[in-house]
Amino acid sequence: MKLFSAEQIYAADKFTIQKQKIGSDELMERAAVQIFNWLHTRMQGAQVKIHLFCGIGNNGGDGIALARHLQEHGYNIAVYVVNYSKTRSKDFLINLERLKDRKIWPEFLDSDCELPEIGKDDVIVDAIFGIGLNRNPEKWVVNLMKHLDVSQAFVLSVDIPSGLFMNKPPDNEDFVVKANHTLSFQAPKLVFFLPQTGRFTDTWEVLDIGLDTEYLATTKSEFELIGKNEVLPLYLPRKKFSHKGTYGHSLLIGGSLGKMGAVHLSAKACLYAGSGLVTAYVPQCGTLPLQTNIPEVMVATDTNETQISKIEHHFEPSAIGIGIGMGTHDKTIKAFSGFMENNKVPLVIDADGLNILSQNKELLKKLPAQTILTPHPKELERLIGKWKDDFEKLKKVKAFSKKWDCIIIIKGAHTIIVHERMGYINTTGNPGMATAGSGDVLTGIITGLIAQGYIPLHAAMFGVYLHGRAGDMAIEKTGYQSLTATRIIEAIGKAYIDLFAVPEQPQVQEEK
Ligand SMILES: NC(=O)C1=CN([C@@H]2O[C@H](COP(=O)(O)OP(=O)(O)OC[C@H]3O[C@@H](n4cnc5c(N)ncnc54)[C@H](O)[C@@H]3O)[C@@H](O)[C@H]2O)[C@@H](O)CC1
Ligand SMILES: Nc1ncnc2c1ncn2[C@@H]1O[C@H](COP(=O)(O)OP(=O)(O)O)[C@@H](O)[C@H]1O
Ligand SMILES: [K+]
Repeated sequence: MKLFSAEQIYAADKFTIQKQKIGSDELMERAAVQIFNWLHTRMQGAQVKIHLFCGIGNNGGDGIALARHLQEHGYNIAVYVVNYSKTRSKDFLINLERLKDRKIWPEFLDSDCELPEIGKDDVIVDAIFGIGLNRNPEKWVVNLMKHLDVSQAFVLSVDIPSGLFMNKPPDNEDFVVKANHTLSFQAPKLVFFLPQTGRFTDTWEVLDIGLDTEYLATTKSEFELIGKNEVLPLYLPRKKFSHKGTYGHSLLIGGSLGKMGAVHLSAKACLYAGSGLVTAYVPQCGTLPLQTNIPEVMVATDTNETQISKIEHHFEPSAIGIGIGMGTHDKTIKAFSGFMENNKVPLVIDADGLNILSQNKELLKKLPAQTILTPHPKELERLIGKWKDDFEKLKKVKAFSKKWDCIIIIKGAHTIIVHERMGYINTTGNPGMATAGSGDVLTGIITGLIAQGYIPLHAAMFGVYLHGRAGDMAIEKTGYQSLTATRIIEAIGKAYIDLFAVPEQPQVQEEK
C-alpha cells in the first residue's frame, strides 16, 4: 500500500473532483459519512457524550459535517469550533451553514474562552488540524490539546492526530493531540510508522473516500507498506523435481568465544527459511556446539580457537551472511577486510560486520552490488552518522543506499527497507521481538532467501515480513515477555503456511 505526501493527496483530490465531476464538498461529505458509519457501527445510538473539536480548515469541515450526521441519528453531541484563524475553508463554511440550518450552534473557542468540561467516559472527535498544518499551533490551542489529554476520554482523530506535520516531527510533543485511534482517509500517513511520531496514535485505520483509483495506482510514492498482499507475489514456490542444490548453499560467517549462539540462531533460521544447504564458518570453539545442536548445518572452522582470523571457504556459496556474534578483534577486522577484497557472492552484513564497516569506510567500495545491511538504530548511526530526526535519517539512508548500491534494513518496531529512493515499511512484528538474537534470526532468513534465488530486494522485503509474522505467530503461545529468538525460528514454517491462508468467510445459511 502506498503512502502519499500531502501534496500528492491534494493532487489526488483535485484530479478526482474533475474526473468524477463532483464538488469538493462531496469528498468532505464522503469522509464524514465514512466516519459516521464507523462510529455508528460501534456506538449503536449509545448516548455517550461526543465532543467534536473542529478547526476552520477542511479537517474541521469533516468534523462539522460529521456532527450533522450524528445529530440526525440522535446522538448526544457538543460541537466546538477551534477558532484559530479568520481564514476559513470554503467547504468548512458550507458545512457550518448546513449545521446551522439544523439549529445546531457550535461553541466558538478562542484564546480567552473557558475550556469545556469533558468526562472521562466521553468521546472526543479531534478534527482540529489535518494534513494542512504548516506551523506550530498557538499556545491556547496547545492548552486545549492538553485539556483533551487530561480528560482521559477516548480520542478519535480525523485523518491524522492534530498537530502532526506530514514531513517533520513536532517541535514539542505537547503540540500534538494524543489519539487512541485515527481514521485516516484513503491511505495511512508515513508519520504513523516512524518512532518519533508513531506514538501519537495507538491504532489507525483507513477509510476509503473514493479518490480516483487510476490516479493513486499511477502516482509514485516514496514509501510503501509491506503486508501479505505485497509479499505474496514475491514468493518462489518449491518445485516437484527439485533437489537441495536447487535451493542454494548459504554460508554464515561469525561467532566468537561466548557469542556462538548468534551463529547457531542464524544458521537454524536460514535452514528454516528454506536454504538447501547451510554451512557455518566459525572459530574452532564453535564446532562442537554447532555440530551437536544443529546436525543439518555443516561447519567449517577457522584456524583460531576463539575468533575469526582468516576467512577461507572451499565451495562457491549462493549467498553469505556475515558479522553475527563475530566480535571486532584486530585479527577479525583483518580477516573481514581480506574477505571483502575478494568476495563477489551476494552478501548480507549484520552486527559486528557493520561495526567493522563503520570503522573502515574504505571497505564500502568493495560491497558487491545490492548488498544488504541490517543495522539496528545504533549500528546505523555508526554507519551514517547522527541525524536530527527520523525524516533526516531516511533521507541520509536513501542517499547512502544510492551511493553504495546497497539495501539498508533499518530495524525497529516498523522495520524500513531502503532501496535508493524507496522505503518499504514492514507491518508485521511485535515488541516481544525486542529480545536477544532476534536480529540474528533475520540475517539467517534473508541469507537463506537469497540462496534460494530471491533477488536481494525481494529477499529483504519477504524476509523482514516473514520474520515479523513468525514473531506474531509465536507470541500466541509465549506472550511478549517469553518470546525468544528460538521460538521465532520455530514459527517460520507457520508464517510460510499463513501466507496462503484464506481469511475465514462468513457462514452462509444453506437453502432448504
Ligand atoms: N483527500 C482527502 O484526504 C480529503 C481530506 N479532507 C480533509 O482535509 C484536510 C486538510 O485540510 P486543509 O488543507 O484545509 O488543512 P487543515 O484543516 O489541516 O488545516 C487548517 C488550515 O489552517 C492553516 N493552518 C495550518 N497550520 C496552522 C496553525 N498552526 N495555526 C493556524 N492555522 C494553521 C492552514 O493554512 C490550513 O488552511 C485533511 O486532513 C482531511 O481531514 C476531506 O475534507 C476531503 C478529502
Ligand atoms: N518493538 C518491536 N516491534 C517489532 N519488532 C521489533 C521490535 N523490537 C525489535 N524488533 C525486531 O527484532 C529484531 C531485533 O534485532 P537486533 O536489535 O539486531 O537484535 P539482536 O542483536 O539481539 O539480534 C529486528 O528485526 C527488529 O525489527
Ligand atoms: K485531526
